[in-house]
Amino acid sequence: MSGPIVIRDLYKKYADNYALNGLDLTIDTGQIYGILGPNGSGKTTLLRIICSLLEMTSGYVRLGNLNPMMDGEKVKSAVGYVPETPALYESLTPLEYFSFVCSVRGIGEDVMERRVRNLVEAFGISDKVDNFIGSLSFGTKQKVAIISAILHDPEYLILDEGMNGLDPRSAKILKDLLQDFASHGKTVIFSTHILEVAESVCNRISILFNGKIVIEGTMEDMRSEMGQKQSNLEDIFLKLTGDEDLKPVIETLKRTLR
Ligand SMILES: Nc1ncnc2c1ncn2[C@@H]1O[C@H](COP(=O)(O)OP(=O)(O)OP(=O)(O)O)[C@@H](O)[C@H]1O
Repeated sequence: MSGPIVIRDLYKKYADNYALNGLDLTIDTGQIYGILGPNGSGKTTLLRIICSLLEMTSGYVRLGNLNPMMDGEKVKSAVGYVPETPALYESLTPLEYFSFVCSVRGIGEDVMERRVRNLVEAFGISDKVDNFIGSLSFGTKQKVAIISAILHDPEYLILDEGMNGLDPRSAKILKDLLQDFASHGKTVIFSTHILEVAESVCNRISILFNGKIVIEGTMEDMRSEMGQKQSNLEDIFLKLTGDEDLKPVIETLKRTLR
């Protein structure tokens, strides 16, 4: 049912500004794929186009045989999306919100109860499910957003900065969940600024810069392409996104603050 995500020559223009500039990308099923890039490099724009939440200016995008421009409803059923800033109903409780999501998704009561129970226990929020969402901490709201994105058991899970606000235990649960998800032939894409997370969780990584991919592959591919056997993702990121000059500044700051 699912299939690879194939993107060719993708452009997105906002007013006079190209946020995506002829982007090519293939993400095979069963991958945990990391999208990295500095602020404003086009990560959210790319993810929203894949999810059929934003129209492209030109190009080719497919999720299996689904075209986000033509098959919006099917794409939305196949995808679970956690936006960078989830918009939740603050005056509902998480349980009421999960029930609302399940009714929109056509998920029956019994399946909903089982999935909700398992997920709230896994994320450690069983004691919060009857509180108003508006009263929850940032990290707990993030957990509610993640649970509501996976309740319908999507083929593709797309998280824009999905690790934001999660404590180490919840981040570990999410990493395990992503690995389990991918091991069942589903596909995970997530953008992050936390390079260690990308390095430890993702099978493959793309680094975006000015709306284009500047490097793509496994960590090993990237090291050999950069000709730097020992380098970590931070070194590669800084070199390719023009921020290498920051390194001496950071070192000076560290010495000053010591
Ligand atoms: N609705 C919009 N209208 C106009 N310009 C936009 C809009 N959304 C994004 N942009 C611009 O498109 C470019 C890419 O933005 P985008 O949010 O995709 O980047 P990003 O890599 O997700 O950034 P960040 O890491 O800060 O979240 C930026 O120059 C941004 O200002």
